[in-house]
Amino acid sequence: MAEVAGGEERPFRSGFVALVGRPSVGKSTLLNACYGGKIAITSPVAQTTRRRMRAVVNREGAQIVIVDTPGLHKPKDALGKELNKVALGELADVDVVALLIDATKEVGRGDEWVARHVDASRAPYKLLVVTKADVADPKTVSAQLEAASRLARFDDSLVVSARKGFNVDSFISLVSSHLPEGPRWFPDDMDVDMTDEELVAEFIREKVLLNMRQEVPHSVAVTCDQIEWMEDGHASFSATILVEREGQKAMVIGKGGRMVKRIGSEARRDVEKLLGARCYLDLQVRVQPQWRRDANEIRRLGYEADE
Ligand SMILES: Nc1nc2c(ncn2[C@@H]2O[C@H](COP(=O)(O)OP(=O)(O)OP(=O)(O)O)[C@@H](O)[C@H]2O)c(=O)[nH]1
Repeated sequence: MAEVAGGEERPFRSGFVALVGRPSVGKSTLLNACYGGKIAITSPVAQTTRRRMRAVVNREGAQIVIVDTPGLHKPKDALGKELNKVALGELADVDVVALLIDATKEVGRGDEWVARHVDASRAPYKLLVVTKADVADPKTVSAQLEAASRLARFDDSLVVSARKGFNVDSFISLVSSHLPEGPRWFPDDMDVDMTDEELVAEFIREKVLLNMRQEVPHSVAVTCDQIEWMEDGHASFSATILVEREGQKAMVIGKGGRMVKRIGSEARRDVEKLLGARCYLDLQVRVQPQWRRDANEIRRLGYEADE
């Protein structure tokens, strides 16, 4: 497999790169920065990512499939256990594992635990990535780099700021140069392995996370039941926000329906950008007690690991 680049024949490289780390270290933000647009949802709430997402980044001479995973953490319920399973499952079969460590948080037991899994992975190339360099002073960043590099046997390390775009291209070049020679696994027009319905549901959940406080974010799940394309080019979709208690339902709806309206209009703006069309959004809020403890419900919502 070869492509001619700059008059020189070079092997085409392709493969899978898993982003792993504790919750909130910036995995989804780095995925979006590599992808060059918003595809994965991000928020300061731990465990924002609940599904594995693969995004395809095409570069001259390489196709890099970047895999975003849920943050690895000490699980408190069936959902937490399943999220860890999703993330750890990705370590088994990728070409590159990138362990992300937050520059602003001291390296701790949680990072050590994640690093042990990275060390045990058979991935041929392991990269340490210290994130959020824009909000840590250089001294802290280098201390962090030193502390984190002792956690596992890494082949390389890199400091990035996905928010500022610092070293994002270097990240892409570094990982693509360590991918095996191989074909394009995905057609050029495929950029993400989620359906529009799944992406819409995630965008709505992001707005709930960004607008709600206290215990609500962890209790929220969103399903997008269908997207209907109208003759005038509008997309019309209906979605359900699930919560675990009546009190949470009241908070999500808000006084006079103001909160759910805000969530809907913020989500609609992102969805319109994603689909490139104007949208109608019908949002319902429903109570499903203790869904996070119910394996069947977790499966129905699509948050389970592949068997
Ligand atoms: N200042 C700064 N903030 C960042 C950067 N990268 C991520 N963040 C912020 O950190 C928070 C967590 O980012 P995410 O990308 O959602 O983190 P994650 O690792 O995917 O989190 P989980 O889905 O919970 O595992 C968000 O508020 C981001 O805006 C960065 O480079 N600089």
